Amino acid sequence: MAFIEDDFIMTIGDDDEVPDLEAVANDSPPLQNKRKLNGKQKGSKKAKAQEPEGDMAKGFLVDLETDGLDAVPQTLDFTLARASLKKRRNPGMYSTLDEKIALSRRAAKLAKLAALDKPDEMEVSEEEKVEEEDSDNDDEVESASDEEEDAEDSAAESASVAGTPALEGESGSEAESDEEESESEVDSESEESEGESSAEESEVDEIEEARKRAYFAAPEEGPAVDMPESFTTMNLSRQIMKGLTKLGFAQPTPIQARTIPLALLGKDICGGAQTGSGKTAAFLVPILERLLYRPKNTAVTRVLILCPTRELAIQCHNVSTKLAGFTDISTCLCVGGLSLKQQESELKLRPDVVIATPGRLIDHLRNSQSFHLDQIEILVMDEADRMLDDGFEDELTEIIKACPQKRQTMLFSATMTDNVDKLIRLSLQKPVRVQIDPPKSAARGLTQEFVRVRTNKDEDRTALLAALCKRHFKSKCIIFFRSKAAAHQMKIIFGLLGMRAGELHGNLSQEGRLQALEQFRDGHVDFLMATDLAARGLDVTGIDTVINYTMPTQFPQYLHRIGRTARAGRSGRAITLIGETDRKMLKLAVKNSPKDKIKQRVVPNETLNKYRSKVDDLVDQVKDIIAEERQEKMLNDAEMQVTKATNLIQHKDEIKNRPRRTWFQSTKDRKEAKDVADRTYAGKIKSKRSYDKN
Ligand SMILES: Nc1ncnc2c1ncn2[C@@H]1O[C@H](COP(=O)(O)OP(=O)(O)OP(=O)(O)O)[C@@H](O)[C@H]1O
Repeated sequence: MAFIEDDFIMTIGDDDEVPDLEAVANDSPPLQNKRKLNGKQKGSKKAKAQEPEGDMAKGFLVDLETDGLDAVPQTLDFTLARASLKKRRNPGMYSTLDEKIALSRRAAKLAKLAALDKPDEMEVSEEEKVEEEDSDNDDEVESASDEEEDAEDSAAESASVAGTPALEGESGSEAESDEEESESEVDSESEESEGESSAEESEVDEIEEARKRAYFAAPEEGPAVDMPESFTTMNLSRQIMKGLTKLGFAQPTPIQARTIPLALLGKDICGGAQTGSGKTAAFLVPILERLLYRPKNTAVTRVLILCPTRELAIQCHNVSTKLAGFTDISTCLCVGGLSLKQQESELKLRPDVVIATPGRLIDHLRNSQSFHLDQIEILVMDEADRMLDDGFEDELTEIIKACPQKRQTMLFSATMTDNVDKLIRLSLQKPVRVQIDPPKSAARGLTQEFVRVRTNKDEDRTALLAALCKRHFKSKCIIFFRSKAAAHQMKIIFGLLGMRAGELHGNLSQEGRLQALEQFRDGHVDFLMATDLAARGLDVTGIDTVINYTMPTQFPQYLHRIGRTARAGRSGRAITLIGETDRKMLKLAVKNSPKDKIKQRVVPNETLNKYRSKVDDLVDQVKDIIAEERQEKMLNDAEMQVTKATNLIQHKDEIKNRPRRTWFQSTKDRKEAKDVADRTYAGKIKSKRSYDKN
């Protein structure tokens, strides 16, 4: 196990079994030898489905020839996770939210017709009424908005800006010029204070830079590895090459080209590259390659991959399973919301790789007999900066304590921190810094638009959002909210407006969360109302638009959210409703993006007024639906208590004899940690924690 010090390490745990690299290379299938598409494949649906959407940037070539293998699979595939979902209680006992919304729409329509005294129309069948209403709505929107749309589009186009978008909306009003004045005031104030402290700051910066130079491997100290242009020159074995082909990866992306050779050498790595640039395979490929040569006489868990959310861990598990599809490497997924028992029995078999969220992993460490991390040789943290946030210190310390000191550690994020104090916690060994794109930059294919919300007009956000989504961004659109309640409420509003929306946040059951993502992925809903639970890492193919209902308070969080579109070299659009208090964030966005990628979008007043009144009309319906849900929840909770009490009585002896599960944090500790995490992640604004404890 002395591989970390060795100069060239292809194996895990057994230096004697280093393969003959040349032989392995020669054994690789001739992937670049592309056959021509035959007539049947040409123009076929399947071949089309494999074509990259939008503009594909260099570094993202998908191999259309899959060498007789299946079509390129979705990375967001929950088939395996679904198999270990916990059983739902009382399924179908109450109406679903969508049913409630449909019922409410129908009742509102009937009430309208009754008020107009049109009894004939009231006899139209239920379905016809809903359809009729939908098409009425569409006509209304389309016909009324043609002119406005033109105006709005040209406003958006003409507003490509060369600095911070002025965000003054329709020009000329008094109010506008007042705001302009206050804007310049804020700027000059901050410049003044910047001037005063700049000398001190540069001193601090220098000290910090010196610490970084001492901590990270200097570029010239790092191993001299070429940046291979293809996977075939990386000396990967045939099985891994087949896995890559199965995923449709023909050429490495820059982060993969830079990282894979370093990781194969056993180096510790801090990797940063823009969202959607292929970081997952950048760590999975070298891990799997090295595991191929592990000693096989005893089963040992050698690799631990930590992800901040359940969905991300499931996604990573999926990619890993597909990449390892032609190997004998076993992987276990350990996340909350899925069956604890199933995970326990899988862990007993000592899978080669464990992919986990920290909370559930600690639960297993404490309570699953014989599970330990004593033989971990590689530790990976995906979205590492998130997991190094202050609030998660205790969890991380517990996990790091359980891993051997001598191991390879790899950290990845689109907003990777180089804060030495944070990294020291992980006891890295002279990590190599791999930063592919300028830090804090958004994906190249992304256009960022900003829509101004006037001072003291926060209530206009819903109308603005509805107008944008009804008229322009009609599908494959993810919308981010600061709270679960806001996301839920907007799902109801969209439903009542006749738009197909799903929701994704921590108030849903795990089944509900997976279902929401699947429905969105498969186009059964056009909009996904999400909290920051979905901000990081999720890879849903073909998201065209990300909308921020409110601007996040931290810039990295903004970058992760908008990074759900324009992935893998494609193009996409992010739209942010921006208020007065968001100016700092707006400036950062402008500063870190090419000028032609920043635009201002103006929603005309007339349109805004129309949607404002539509939304206002829905207030009572929304309230009624939420009240009904609350009532059902109370009934459900009461029933659960009864079942629990009955179980306690019926199975008293068995329950008493079970070993007690232990928790590493008390409820109070958890709450404190959560509060710290909230403050670091969401700035001053109190938001709910998007990180899964389990
Ligand atoms: N070599 C490659 N060739 C073609 N497509 C690739 C390649 N590597 C990754 N991809 C695809 O690019 C997309 C983004 O990859 P991935 O999810 O790993 O990005 P990421 O950098 O981890 O993003 P984030 O920072 O948002 O987590 C995925 O759909 C993946 O299948």
